[in-house]
Parts: sequence; C-alpha cells; structure tokens
Amino acid sequence: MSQIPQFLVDNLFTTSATTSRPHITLTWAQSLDSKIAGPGGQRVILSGPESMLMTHWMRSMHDAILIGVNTLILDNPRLQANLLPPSLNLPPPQPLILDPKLRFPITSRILNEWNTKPDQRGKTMRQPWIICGENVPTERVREVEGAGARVVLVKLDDRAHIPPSSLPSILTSLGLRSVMIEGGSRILSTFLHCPKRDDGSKLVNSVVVTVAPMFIGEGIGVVPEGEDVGLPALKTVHTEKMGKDAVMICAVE
Ligand SMILES: NC(=O)c1ccc[n+]([C@@H]2O[C@H](COP(=O)([O-])OP(=O)(O)OC[C@H]3O[C@@H](n4cnc5c(N)ncnc54)[C@H](O)[C@@H]3O)[C@@H](O)[C@H]2O)c1
Ligand SMILES: Nc1nc(=O)c(N)c(NC[C@H](O)[C@H](O)[C@H](O)COP(=O)(O)O)[nH]1
Repeated sequence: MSQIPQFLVDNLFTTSATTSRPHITLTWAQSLDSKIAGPGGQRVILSGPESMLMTHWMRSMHDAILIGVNTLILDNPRLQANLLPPSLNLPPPQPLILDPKLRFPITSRILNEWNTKPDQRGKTMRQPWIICGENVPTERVREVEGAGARVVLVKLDDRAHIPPSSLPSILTSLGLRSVMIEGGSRILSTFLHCPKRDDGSKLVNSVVVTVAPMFIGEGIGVVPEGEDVGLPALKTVHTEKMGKDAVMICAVE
C-alpha cells in the first residue's frame, strides 16, 4: 500500500465537509471482546500489517494526533507516520498529549527522539505539545519546557479534566485544522460521552475502528468499566476488509 487507501479519502472527511471547524476523528483498534489492551494496560498488537499501515496513512491525513497521558506512559509511542514511504515527504502530524497534571515523563520516546534527532525535525517528527491545567506549578512547566516539549496551559473542568467540548477551540488557537484521537480508554470515553462542542455543533466527526479477530479476555475495554451507558448512536459510513481485520468508518448520529 504505497498510496493512501482510497476508502479513507472517500469517507473520512465527508462528515465535516461543509464546515470550517476542526475535524475530530476518534480511532482505536479493538478485539472481538471490545478490549484495546491487556491486563494492567499491557500493549497488545491487534492490528495486522495492512490496518497498521492504514492507521499511519490516517495519521498523515490529520494535522495532529492526540493521546491521553496514560497511553504515553504505558505504550511510550512514537506518534509518527513512520510506516509510510519517506520519499513522499509528507508533513508529520503534530503530537498532542492530554495531561491535566503534567505528569509527562521527560524520558518519553517522543521527546527523546525530538532531542536526539534534530535532522529529522519537521521532516518525520514535530515537537511534542502537552496540554495541561493552568494550575500546574510554574517550576514543573519550566522543567518540561526546559527538556524540550511545549506546554499549553488550559482551563480544567470540575473533574480536573481537559473538557472535550473545548478541544476544538484549543486546536484552532494552535493553528490545527484536524485531530486524530487515538485513545486510550478514558480519553475515548470522555469524547464519546460529550456530544457537543462549546459552540453547540457536534463534537466528534468520525469514528474509525479496527476490529481484530481475536479475544483478549482480561484487559482494558474501549471505555472503562461502568462507562458503557449513554454512548452515542453511530451510523456506518464505510466498512473495509484489511488483511485479517475489519475497519469501520462511522459518523456519530
Ligand atoms: N488499541 C488501541 O487502539 C489503543 C490506543 C491507545 C491506547 N490504548 C491503550 O489504552 C490504555 C490507556 O488508557 P487509559 O484509559 O488508562 O488512559 P488514557 O490514555 O485515556 O489517559 C487518561 C488520562 O488522560 C488525562 N485526561 C486529560 N483529559 C482527559 C479527559 N477529558 N478525560 C479523561 N482523561 C483525561 C487524565 O490524566 C487521565 O488519567 C493503554 O493500555 C494503551 O495501551 C490502546
Ligand atoms: N492501530 C492500533 N493498533 C494496535 O494494535 C494498537 N495496539 C494500537 N495502539 C495505539 C497506541 O497509541 C499505541 O501506543 C501506538 O500504536 C504505538 O505506535 P507508535 O509507536 O506511535 O507507532 N493502535
């Protein structure tokens, strides 16, 4: 697959085509028993080579990739589109971490690679941007910025979370027109449970799910236990078989 999958081109951004508001895609890979990771959050490779490559194409189609700080801590991901041919010179997506208390480990791979591969800056990677609460102590902000990341301070909600409804305006203020939210479970849950943006429009434009034909058993669910009520209705826009996996693109009703 040396070219962007046509079904993504045809179906991903159609759900926001008539608006200039930032496009929000929620995406994850799950087992048949609706798990996204193993016991204790252990990473499980669910996607086969074809759907993993598709995920990297999807990363390159968005201005930014967003994850929660637990996923950063547990998976230590790279958040790049490194499976795509470098000869395409595609602009790398902007990594965003939702991290209310600024727990961001300065030893993380995304920051280490940013610091140790200056020749790749802007080519395959961008500086990690960490979105945290405006009440985080200044010394801690200085420490993380001194280590090389950018810290963006925002107002938290009454649960001390970054309010999902305010993400679009945060994106706009950062010059980002689209985001692919990759998880984990808590982040997926709060975005699925929040129907509207601060301006009253629909929050999530597309949901893209890779379903792998396997069972995990004990593990981390798509949403945390007890949060599987009040989830929105989805409408299937497209289903594609990719290797052993099925990929569904849905719109939130
Ligand atoms: N299979 C997949 O596609 C996939 C993708 C990503 C992560 N994962 C798995 O998910 C697990 C981590 O999930 P998790 O739920 O523990 O953590 P998470 O990655 O969802 O991060 C949760 C943290 O994000 C912060 N946060 C900021 N704003 C928030 C908001 N509005 N709502 C909720 N939290 C907010 C809080 O500090 C919270 O503790 C890991 O095991 C990882 O392997 C799987
Ligand atoms: N599409 C997908 N299939 C999987 O089987 C799986 N486990 C994840 N999990 C997403 C999670 O965010 C991981 O942390 C990144 O997939 C790490 O990959 P990178 O180093 O960023 O390329 N995502």
